[in-house]
Amino acid sequence: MTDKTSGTHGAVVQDSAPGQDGLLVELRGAGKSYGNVRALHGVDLKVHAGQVTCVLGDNGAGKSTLIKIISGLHQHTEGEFLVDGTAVRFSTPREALDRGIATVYQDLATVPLMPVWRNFFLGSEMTRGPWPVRRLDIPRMKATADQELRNMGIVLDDLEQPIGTLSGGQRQCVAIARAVYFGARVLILDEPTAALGVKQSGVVLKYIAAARDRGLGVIFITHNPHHAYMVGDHFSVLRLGTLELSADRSEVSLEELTNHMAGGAELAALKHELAQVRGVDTEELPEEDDLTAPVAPSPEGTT
Ligand SMILES: Nc1ncnc2c1ncn2[C@@H]1O[C@H](COP(=O)(O)OP(=O)(O)OP(=O)(O)O)[C@@H](O)[C@H]1O
Repeated sequence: MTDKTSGTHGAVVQDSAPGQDGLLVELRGAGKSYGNVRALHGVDLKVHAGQVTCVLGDNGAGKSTLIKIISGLHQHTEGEFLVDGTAVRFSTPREALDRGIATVYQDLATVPLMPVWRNFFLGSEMTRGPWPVRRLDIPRMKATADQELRNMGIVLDDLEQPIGTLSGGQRQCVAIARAVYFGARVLILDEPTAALGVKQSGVVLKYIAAARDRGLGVIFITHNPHHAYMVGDHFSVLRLGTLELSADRSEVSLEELTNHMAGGAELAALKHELAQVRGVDTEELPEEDDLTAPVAPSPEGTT
Protein backbone atom coordinates (compact mmCIF):
# COMPACT_ATOMS: atom_id res chain seq x y z
CA MET A 1 0.00 0.00 0.00
CA THR A 2 2.07 2.87 -1.19
CA ASP A 3 -0.66 5.27 -2.19
CA LYS A 4 -1.94 6.26 1.22
CA THR A 5 -1.79 9.83 2.44
CA SER A 6 1.34 10.16 4.51
CA GLY A 7 1.65 11.97 7.80
CA THR A 8 3.14 11.78 11.23
CA HIS A 9 1.28 8.67 12.22
CA GLY A 10 0.53 7.03 8.90
CA ALA A 11 2.69 4.18 7.77
CA VAL A 12 3.79 4.58 4.19
CA VAL A 13 5.42 1.37 3.20
CA GLN A 14 8.42 1.46 0.94
CA ASP A 15 8.47 -1.24 -1.68
CA SER A 16 9.85 -4.15 0.25
CA ALA A 17 9.16 -7.83 0.21
CA PRO A 18 8.95 -10.23 3.11
CA GLY A 19 11.83 -12.65 3.42
CA GLN A 20 11.64 -16.42 3.31
CA ASP A 21 8.41 -17.96 4.74
CA GLY A 22 6.82 -14.52 5.04
CA LEU A 23 9.44 -13.58 7.62
CA LEU A 24 8.98 -9.84 8.21
CA VAL A 25 11.00 -9.05 11.30
CA GLU A 26 13.74 -10.98 13.02
CA LEU A 27 15.89 -10.41 16.08
CA ARG A 28 19.06 -12.47 16.35
CA GLY A 29 20.73 -12.45 19.72
CA ALA A 30 19.49 -8.91 20.15
CA GLY A 31 20.00 -6.92 23.32
CA LYS A 32 19.99 -3.46 24.78
CA SER A 33 21.88 -1.89 27.65
CA TYR A 34 21.00 1.43 29.20
CA GLY A 35 24.40 2.43 30.54
CA ASN A 36 25.25 -0.30 33.01
CA VAL A 37 21.73 -1.74 33.03
CA ARG A 38 21.36 -4.69 30.69
CA ALA A 39 17.63 -4.59 29.94
CA LEU A 40 17.60 -7.20 27.15
CA HIS A 41 20.13 -9.84 26.21
CA GLY A 42 20.48 -12.50 23.52
CA VAL A 43 16.87 -12.41 22.31
CA ASP A 44 15.83 -14.30 19.17
CA LEU A 45 12.41 -13.45 17.75
CA LYS A 46 10.71 -14.03 14.41
CA VAL A 47 7.57 -12.31 13.17
CA HIS A 48 5.87 -13.88 10.16
CA ALA A 49 3.14 -12.44 7.95
CA GLY A 50 -0.26 -13.83 8.95
CA GLN A 51 0.87 -14.89 12.42
CA VAL A 52 0.53 -13.58 15.95
CA THR A 53 3.77 -13.63 17.93
CA CYS A 54 3.04 -13.17 21.63
CA VAL A 55 5.68 -11.64 23.87
CA LEU A 56 4.95 -12.35 27.51
CA GLY A 57 6.78 -11.36 30.64
CA ASP A 58 6.41 -9.94 34.10
CA ASN A 59 7.21 -6.36 35.08
CA GLY A 60 10.77 -5.46 34.17
CA ALA A 61 11.15 -8.49 31.88
CA GLY A 62 12.20 -6.32 28.95
CA LYS A 63 8.99 -6.18 26.88
CA SER A 64 9.00 -2.38 26.49
CA THR A 65 12.67 -2.40 25.55
CA LEU A 66 11.98 -5.02 22.88
CA ILE A 67 9.09 -2.97 21.46
CA LYS A 68 11.20 0.17 21.49
CA ILE A 69 13.93 -1.48 19.42
CA ILE A 70 11.50 -2.77 16.79
CA SER A 71 9.48 0.46 16.66
CA GLY A 72 12.54 2.68 16.22
CA LEU A 73 12.51 4.43 19.60
CA HIS A 74 15.76 2.81 20.78
CA GLN A 75 18.60 1.07 19.02
CA HIS A 76 19.85 -2.38 19.98
CA THR A 77 23.32 -2.51 21.48
CA GLU A 78 23.97 -6.18 20.72
CA GLY A 79 22.95 -8.75 18.11
CA GLU A 80 21.05 -8.11 14.90
CA PHE A 81 17.66 -6.69 13.91
CA LEU A 82 16.46 -7.59 10.42
CA VAL A 83 13.47 -6.41 8.41
CA ASP A 84 12.66 -8.41 5.26
CA GLY A 85 15.99 -10.19 5.70
CA THR A 86 18.07 -7.00 5.77
CA ALA A 87 19.87 -5.73 8.86
CA VAL A 88 18.45 -2.40 10.03
CA ARG A 89 19.05 0.12 12.79
CA PHE A 90 16.23 2.65 12.99
CA SER A 91 16.96 6.13 14.31
CA THR A 92 13.33 7.25 14.58
CA PRO A 93 9.85 5.68 14.77
CA ARG A 94 9.20 7.30 11.37
CA GLU A 95 11.81 4.98 9.83
CA ALA A 96 10.05 1.95 11.33
CA LEU A 97 6.69 3.23 10.02
CA ASP A 98 8.21 3.65 6.58
CA ARG A 99 9.04 -0.07 6.67
CA GLY A 100 5.44 -0.84 7.68
CA ILE A 101 6.03 -1.35 11.41
CA ALA A 102 3.24 0.35 13.38
CA THR A 103 2.87 0.40 17.15
CA VAL A 104 -0.39 0.80 19.05
CA TYR A 105 0.53 1.94 22.55
CA GLN A 106 -1.68 1.44 25.57
CA ASP A 107 -2.47 5.16 25.85
CA LEU A 108 -3.43 5.14 22.14
CA ALA A 109 -2.37 8.76 21.56
CA THR A 110 -5.86 9.89 20.63
CA VAL A 111 -7.58 13.22 21.24
CA PRO A 112 -10.59 12.26 23.37
CA LEU A 113 -12.84 15.18 22.39
CA MET A 114 -12.35 14.79 18.65
CA PRO A 115 -14.72 12.64 16.59
CA VAL A 116 -13.79 9.06 15.77
CA TRP A 117 -13.18 9.81 12.08
CA ARG A 118 -10.93 12.76 12.93
CA ASN A 119 -8.84 10.61 15.25
CA PHE A 120 -8.63 7.93 12.55
CA PHE A 121 -6.78 10.41 10.33
CA LEU A 122 -4.97 12.34 13.06
CA GLY A 123 -1.64 13.53 11.67
CA SER A 124 -2.39 12.07 8.21
CA GLU A 125 -5.41 14.13 7.16
CA MET A 126 -6.82 13.88 3.66
CA THR A 127 -6.91 17.20 1.86
CA ARG A 128 -8.34 18.53 -1.38
CA GLY A 129 -7.65 21.50 -3.61
CA PRO A 130 -4.32 23.00 -4.56
CA TRP A 131 -2.12 25.03 -2.23
CA PRO A 132 -2.81 27.75 -0.94
CA VAL A 133 -6.53 26.92 -0.85
CA ARG A 134 -6.03 23.34 0.28
CA ARG A 135 -8.71 22.21 2.73
CA LEU A 136 -9.45 19.13 4.78
CA ASP A 137 -11.45 16.62 2.76
CA ILE A 138 -13.93 15.88 5.50
CA PRO A 139 -16.51 13.83 3.49
CA ARG A 140 -13.78 11.56 2.11
CA MET A 141 -12.22 11.07 5.55
CA LYS A 142 -15.60 10.18 7.08
CA ALA A 143 -16.48 7.75 4.30
CA THR A 144 -13.05 6.11 4.36
CA ALA A 145 -12.97 5.74 8.15
CA ASP A 146 -16.45 4.21 8.05
CA GLN A 147 -15.49 1.77 5.29
CA GLU A 148 -12.20 0.76 6.90
CA LEU A 149 -13.80 0.13 10.27
CA ARG A 150 -16.48 -1.97 8.60
CA ASN A 151 -13.80 -3.91 6.69
CA MET A 152 -12.40 -4.94 10.04
CA GLY A 153 -15.90 -5.85 11.23
CA ILE A 154 -16.11 -2.83 13.56
CA VAL A 155 -19.52 -1.17 13.39
CA LEU A 156 -19.91 2.03 15.38
CA ASP A 157 -23.25 3.84 15.60
CA ASP A 158 -21.84 7.27 14.97
CA LEU A 159 -18.39 8.28 13.76
CA GLU A 160 -19.13 11.86 14.88
CA GLN A 161 -19.03 10.86 18.52
CA PRO A 162 -15.90 11.91 20.42
CA ILE A 163 -13.49 8.99 20.57
CA GLY A 164 -13.31 9.50 24.34
CA THR A 165 -16.91 8.26 24.60
CA LEU A 166 -16.02 4.85 23.14
CA SER A 167 -15.13 1.97 25.41
CA GLY A 168 -11.44 1.14 25.88
CA GLY A 169 -11.89 -1.95 23.73
CA GLN A 170 -13.53 0.01 20.91
CA ARG A 171 -10.72 2.56 20.98
CA GLN A 172 -8.15 -0.22 20.68
CA CYS A 173 -10.08 -1.61 17.71
CA VAL A 174 -10.15 1.79 15.97
CA ALA A 175 -6.39 2.06 16.51
CA ILE A 176 -5.85 -1.40 14.99
CA ALA A 177 -8.06 -0.61 11.97
CA ARG A 178 -6.20 2.66 11.50
CA ALA A 179 -2.78 0.97 11.49
CA VAL A 180 -4.06 -1.59 8.98
CA TYR A 181 -5.43 1.17 6.73
CA PHE A 182 -2.17 3.09 6.77
CA GLY A 183 -0.33 0.10 5.42
CA ALA A 184 1.13 -1.59 8.48
CA ARG A 185 2.65 -4.98 7.73
CA VAL A 186 3.82 -5.48 11.28
CA LEU A 187 1.52 -4.42 14.08
CA ILE A 188 2.93 -4.11 17.60
CA LEU A 189 0.23 -4.08 20.27
CA ASP A 190 1.42 -2.98 23.68
CA GLU A 191 -0.73 -4.74 26.28
CA PRO A 192 -3.99 -3.91 24.47
CA THR A 193 -6.12 -5.93 26.90
CA ALA A 194 -4.39 -4.91 30.13
CA ALA A 195 -7.02 -2.43 31.30
CA LEU A 196 -10.07 -4.16 29.82
CA GLY A 197 -12.87 -6.32 31.17
CA VAL A 198 -13.48 -9.87 29.99
CA LYS A 199 -15.96 -8.97 27.24
CA GLN A 200 -13.95 -6.07 25.86
CA SER A 201 -10.77 -8.12 25.93
CA GLY A 202 -12.60 -10.68 23.82
CA VAL A 203 -13.52 -8.00 21.29
CA VAL A 204 -9.93 -6.80 21.02
CA LEU A 205 -8.66 -10.38 20.66
CA LYS A 206 -11.13 -10.81 17.80
CA TYR A 207 -9.62 -7.84 15.95
CA ILE A 208 -6.10 -9.07 16.61
CA ALA A 209 -7.17 -12.25 14.84
CA ALA A 210 -8.75 -10.14 12.07
CA ALA A 211 -5.47 -8.25 11.54
CA ARG A 212 -3.63 -11.57 11.39
CA ASP A 213 -6.15 -12.91 8.88
CA ARG A 214 -5.47 -9.87 6.71
CA GLY A 215 -1.87 -11.03 6.50
CA LEU A 216 -0.24 -8.76 9.05
CA GLY A 217 2.49 -9.98 11.35
CA VAL A 218 1.23 -9.13 14.84
CA ILE A 219 3.42 -8.74 17.93
CA PHE A 220 1.09 -9.03 20.90
CA ILE A 221 2.66 -7.90 24.18
CA THR A 222 0.80 -9.14 27.23
CA HIS A 223 1.05 -10.27 30.84
CA ASN A 224 -1.88 -12.61 30.34
CA PRO A 225 -1.17 -16.15 29.07
CA HIS A 226 -4.89 -16.84 28.63
CA HIS A 227 -5.28 -13.92 26.24
CA ALA A 228 -2.06 -14.87 24.46
CA TYR A 229 -3.14 -18.47 24.01
CA MET A 230 -6.48 -17.47 22.46
CA VAL A 231 -4.82 -15.87 19.42
CA GLY A 232 -1.12 -16.73 19.49
CA ASP A 233 0.81 -18.75 16.92
CA HIS A 234 4.12 -18.37 18.70
CA PHE A 235 5.00 -17.56 22.30
CA SER A 236 8.13 -15.86 23.57
CA VAL A 237 8.41 -15.47 27.33
CA LEU A 238 10.92 -12.94 28.65
CA ARG A 239 12.36 -13.07 32.13
CA LEU A 240 14.83 -10.51 33.46
CA GLY A 241 15.74 -9.50 29.92
CA THR A 242 16.40 -12.94 28.47
CA LEU A 243 14.25 -15.39 26.57
CA GLU A 244 12.89 -17.97 28.98
CA LEU A 245 10.71 -19.75 26.42
CA SER A 246 10.25 -19.61 22.67
CA ALA A 247 7.69 -22.09 21.41
CA ASP A 248 5.15 -22.55 18.65
CA ARG A 249 1.57 -23.19 19.65
CA SER A 250 1.93 -26.91 18.88
CA GLU A 251 4.84 -27.12 21.32
CA VAL A 252 3.30 -25.62 24.44
CA SER A 253 0.02 -25.98 26.31
CA LEU A 254 -1.79 -23.14 28.05
CA GLU A 255 -0.86 -24.69 31.38
CA GLU A 256 2.83 -24.82 30.49
CA LEU A 257 2.70 -21.25 29.23
CA THR A 258 1.05 -20.08 32.44
CA ASN A 259 3.66 -21.92 34.44
CA HIS A 260 6.50 -20.29 32.53
CA MET A 261 4.91 -16.89 32.98
CA ALA A 262 4.39 -17.41 36.66
CA GLY A 263 7.91 -18.75 37.11
CA GLY A 264 6.98 -22.36 37.90
CA ALA A 265 10.07 -23.10 40.00
CA GLU A 266 9.76 -19.91 42.06
CA LEU A 267 6.10 -20.57 42.71
CA ALA A 268 6.78 -24.16 43.72
CA ALA A 269 9.31 -22.82 46.27
CA LEU A 270 6.76 -20.28 47.50
CA LYS A 271 4.15 -22.98 47.85
CA HIS A 272 6.62 -25.07 49.83
CA GLU A 273 7.27 -22.13 52.19
CA LEU A 274 3.55 -21.52 52.58
CA ALA A 275 3.04 -25.18 53.47
CA GLN A 276 5.84 -24.97 56.07
CA VAL A 277 4.33 -21.87 57.66
CA ARG A 278 1.02 -23.68 57.95
CA GLY A 279 2.70 -26.85 59.15
CA VAL A 280 1.15 -29.02 56.44
CA ASP A 281 2.38 -30.98 53.42
CA THR A 282 2.44 -29.10 50.12
CA GLU A 283 -0.25 -31.45 48.77
CA GLU A 284 -2.50 -30.61 51.70
CA LEU A 285 -2.74 -26.93 50.80
CA PRO A 286 -6.29 -25.98 49.85
CA GLU A 287 -6.79 -25.48 46.12
CA GLU A 288 -7.05 -21.70 46.40
CA ASP A 289 -3.51 -21.70 47.80
CA ASP A 290 -2.14 -23.74 44.92
CA LEU A 291 0.01 -21.02 43.48
CA THR A 292 1.18 -23.20 40.61
CA ALA A 293 -2.33 -23.79 39.30
CA PRO A 294 -3.27 -21.94 36.09
CA VAL A 295 -4.79 -18.57 36.90
CA ALA A 296 -8.37 -18.12 35.77
CA PRO A 297 -9.18 -14.68 34.33
CA SER A 298 -10.38 -12.36 37.09
CA PRO A 299 -14.01 -11.21 36.93
CA GLU A 300 -12.80 -7.81 35.73
CA GLY A 301 -10.59 -9.53 33.18
CA THR A 302 -7.62 -7.51 34.32
CA THR A 303 -4.20 -9.11 34.16
N1 LIG B 1 15.63 4.18 30.11
C1 LIG B 1 16.07 3.25 30.95
N2 LIG B 1 17.20 3.45 31.69
C2 LIG B 1 17.65 2.53 32.55
N3 LIG B 1 17.06 1.32 32.74
C3 LIG B 1 15.94 1.07 32.07
C4 LIG B 1 15.39 2.00 31.13
N4 LIG B 1 14.27 1.45 30.58
C5 LIG B 1 14.14 0.23 31.15
N5 LIG B 1 15.13 0.00 32.02
C6 LIG B 1 15.33 -1.23 32.81
O1 LIG B 1 15.34 -2.31 31.92
C7 LIG B 1 14.65 -3.43 32.46
C8 LIG B 1 13.54 -3.86 31.52
O2 LIG B 1 12.54 -2.85 31.49
P1 LIG B 1 11.30 -2.84 30.50
O3 LIG B 1 10.58 -1.54 30.71
O4 LIG B 1 11.77 -3.13 29.12
O5 LIG B 1 10.45 -4.06 31.04
P2 LIG B 1 8.91 -4.43 30.82
O6 LIG B 1 8.86 -5.90 30.62
O7 LIG B 1 8.35 -3.60 29.73
O8 LIG B 1 8.25 -4.05 32.20
P3 LIG B 1 6.79 -3.42 32.49
O9 LIG B 1 5.77 -4.47 32.16
O10 LIG B 1 6.88 -3.12 33.96
O11 LIG B 1 6.67 -2.18 31.66
C9 LIG B 1 14.16 -3.01 33.84
O12 LIG B 1 15.09 -3.47 34.78
C10 LIG B 1 14.17 -1.50 33.74
O13 LIG B 1 14.40 -0.92 35.02
